[in-house]
Amino acid sequence: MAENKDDVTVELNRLRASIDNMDAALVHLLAERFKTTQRVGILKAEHDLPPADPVREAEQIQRLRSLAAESHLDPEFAEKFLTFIVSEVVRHHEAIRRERPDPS
Ligand SMILES: C=C(O[C@@H]1C=C(C(=O)O)C=C[C@H]1O)C(=O)O
Repeated sequence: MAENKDDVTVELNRLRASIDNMDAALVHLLAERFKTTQRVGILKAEHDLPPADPVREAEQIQRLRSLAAESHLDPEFAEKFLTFIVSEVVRHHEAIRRERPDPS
């Protein structure tokens, strides 16, 4: 535990450096996830599959809620976070579908 003002500053900077590393990891992970979901979007558009899959989404929510609880993370937060990401993915899939050439 930090004692004087200098110690507090050192400790704060150390903790913030760790937060910066984790934020960078999150951005890299999200970029990789979006690269993969873009490929899913192209595959779906090519085979006339719907952009969203509510059954798959419900399964993912259950899985992430339970992983969050095991990790002492608020399951509500985990669900909101996943729902936010998935809604962006579905938006991309709708755009891919709209922009692809008409097969007729
Ligand atoms: C990526 C997919 O498309 C959508 C996006 C999902 C996601 O980001 O995990 C899950 C289901 C779909 O609504 C998929 O069907 O797997």
